[in-house]
Amino acid sequence: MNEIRFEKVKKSYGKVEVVKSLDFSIRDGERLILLGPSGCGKSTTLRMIAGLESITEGRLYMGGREVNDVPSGQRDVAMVFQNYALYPHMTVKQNITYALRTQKMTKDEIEKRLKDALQMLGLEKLENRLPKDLSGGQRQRVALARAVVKQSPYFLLDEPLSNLDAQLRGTARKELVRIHEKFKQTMVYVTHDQIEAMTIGDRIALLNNGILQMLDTPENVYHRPANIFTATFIGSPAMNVHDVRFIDGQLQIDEQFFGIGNEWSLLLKNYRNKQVKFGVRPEHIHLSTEMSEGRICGVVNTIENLGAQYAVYVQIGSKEWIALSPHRGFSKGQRVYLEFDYNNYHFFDPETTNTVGYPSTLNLNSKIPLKVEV
Ligand SMILES: Nc1ncnc2c1ncn2[C@@H]1O[C@H](COP(=O)(O)OP(=O)(O)OP(=O)(O)O)[C@@H](O)[C@H]1O
Repeated sequence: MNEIRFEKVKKSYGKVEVVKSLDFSIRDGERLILLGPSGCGKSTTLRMIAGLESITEGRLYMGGREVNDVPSGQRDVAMVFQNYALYPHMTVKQNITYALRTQKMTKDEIEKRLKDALQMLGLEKLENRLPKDLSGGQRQRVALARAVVKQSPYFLLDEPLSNLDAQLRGTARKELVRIHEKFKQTMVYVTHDQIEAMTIGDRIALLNNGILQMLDTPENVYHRPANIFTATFIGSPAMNVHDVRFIDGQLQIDEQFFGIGNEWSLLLKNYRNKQVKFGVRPEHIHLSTEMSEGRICGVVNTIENLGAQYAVYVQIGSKEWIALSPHRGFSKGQRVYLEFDYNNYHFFDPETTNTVGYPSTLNLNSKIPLKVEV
C-alpha cells in the first residue's frame, strides 16, 4: 500500500532546524493537505517526500520501504510545482509526454495516456502550442496533465493554484478532486490557503515553525482545534480567544459574569478560580440590543462590511471581540449584548495553549462556514 510515514524526521539547514521531528502517517489514497503560514516548513516536508531534499534525522517510509537514501527518480512520485516548471521550448504534447518517453514506454501506451490526459484536462486543441502561448490556467493544466500521465502512486503538489485568479482556482480545485477520485493516488498538497485545505483535503496537517500542530479532518480542525494556534489560524475572521476567569460555574469577562452550564463546568474543574483561555468564533456570537440572562454587555467600536455579512468589533473592558451579524443594524458607540453559542465554546490551557477538551455530549457541527469562491 502507498502509505507515507514520517518517523521523527528532522530537517536542518546548517544550524537552523526548519522541520522539528515529524512523526505521522499519510494514508494510502488520501488527500492530505500540508497547511501553515509562510516559512513553516511545508515545501521542505513535501520535497523530502519527493527526494529533492535530504533528511537530516529520522526515517521516511513510502509504501513500507525506507526511502531516506532512495534517489528522487526511484520514488515513483509525480510532482506539480507552483511555477509549473514547463519546458519552454517543448510543445504541450512534448511537455506532457517527456517523462514517459524517457521511460522507454511504447508509443501506443504514450499516445493513449496523452489522449486521456488531454481530454481530462480540456487541452485537446492546445497540444501543439508552446507554453508561452498559453494562459496561466492552461499552463497549470498542462503541469497537472504531465503529472497525471505518469500514473504514479504518489501525487505531490506544491501550491499548484496560487498563480491563478480566484475564479480559475475554484474550477481547478474541483478538477483536482475529480482527478484524484479517478486515480486514488496518495496525494500530498501544500498550501497556505485554508479554503483550499478545507475543500480539497480528506485530512489537514497544520504546521507551525516546523512542528505539527494538528492532523485531522477539516471538520475537526475547524470545530475541535487542538490548540490556540490551530483555532486562530483556521477561520476568517479569526476565532476570538481571550483570558477569562472560571468562578463558581461562571465565566468572568472583565467585570461581568455568565453561567456556562454543568458540562463545560465539569471540564473546567481544574481551573476553578483560575484563568483560562476562552475561545469563540465570530459566527458563534449572537448580538442583540437587549440584555437578558447569559448575555454580557459591550460597546461597538467598528463595523466592517464583508459582503454577505458584517463584522462587528465590540469592546468589553480592555479586550475587543469580533462578532458576525447578517445585518448592519448596529452603530459605532452603541451598547450591545453578546450571547455565546453554548455548543461552540472552546477552552484552552493558558500555559500549554492546548484545548481542555469538549463535552462528549456535544454533537460535532459538520458545517464549516467558510466563504468559498467559485
Ligand atoms: N536551501 C535552504 N537553505 C536555508 N534555509 C532554507 C532553505 N530552504 C528553505 N529554507 C528555510 O526553511 C524554512 C522553511 O521553508 P519552506 O520553503 O519549507 O517553507 P514553506 O512553509 O513552504 O513556506 P512558503 O509558504 O513561504 O513557501 C524557511 O525559513 C526557509 O527560509
